[in-house]
Amino acid sequence: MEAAITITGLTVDRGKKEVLHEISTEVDRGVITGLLGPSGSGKTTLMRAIVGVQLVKAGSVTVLGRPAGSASLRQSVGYLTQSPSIYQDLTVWENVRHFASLYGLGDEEAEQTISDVGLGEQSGQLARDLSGGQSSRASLACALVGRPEVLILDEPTVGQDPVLRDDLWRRFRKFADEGVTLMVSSHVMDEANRCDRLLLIRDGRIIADDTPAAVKEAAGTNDLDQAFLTLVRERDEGEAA
Ligand SMILES: Nc1ncnc2c1ncn2[C@@H]1O[C@H](COP(=O)(O)OP(=O)(O)OP(=O)(O)O)[C@@H](O)[C@H]1O
Repeated sequence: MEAAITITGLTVDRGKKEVLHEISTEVDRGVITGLLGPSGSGKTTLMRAIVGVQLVKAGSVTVLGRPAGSASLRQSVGYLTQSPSIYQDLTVWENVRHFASLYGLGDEEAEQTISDVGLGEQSGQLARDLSGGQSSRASLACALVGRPEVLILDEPTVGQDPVLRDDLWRRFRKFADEGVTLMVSSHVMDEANRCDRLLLIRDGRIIADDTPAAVKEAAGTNDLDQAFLTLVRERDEGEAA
């Protein structure tokens, strides 16, 4: 089957600096890929390129067989950014209902999605009165409500308590089981262990692209945090030599 996302030689400048250097990878459908890497390594930039909102210097990104950012992909790709992207003067319900209507969906889907992200009780609350974690979940509901085939989620569980995080990850797995392709950035290694595959990025380059088990094996440890540190150090030593 054709890959959900194909990235070839992707090079991106931000400001005057090259921040992604000839990245190439392929993501299969129905897979949860964890995007990990230090702050500033290029995770958000890579996600922006997949969604098609990032100016690209060289290379190509194809999503569901079409160039990233194509108008025809608008309904097929959901994107959660790190900063809440909801209307502050609307309630949770009004926000999610608005996004549902863009996809030709009705009240039922909006209500279900609000409940899926655990915001049932805050449905009538203005977005500006939500806590940080609630606000982030409201944005997530807006990204999910259209049931996109590809979900690009930039740190979707930041600020959530462990029970909610677990709940959200169960939902992500359910989506994947239904054939949705998810790319999820995270700094939390126990979340990385829940992915089918990991892309480790460092200084705009992929330093590992494998299952969590294989990444741990390659680094000779059972601990993903430790594996990541080992891979980073090996890389640094390789560059210094
Ligand atoms: N608008 C911008 N102008 C100039 N440089 C930028 C801009 N946005 C990001 N950068 C730089 O691009 C690089 C990659 O940033 P990016 O946001 O992709 O990293 P990240 O891995 O998502 O980081 P974090 O984990 O902190 O969110 C960083 O060096 C950052 O400083």
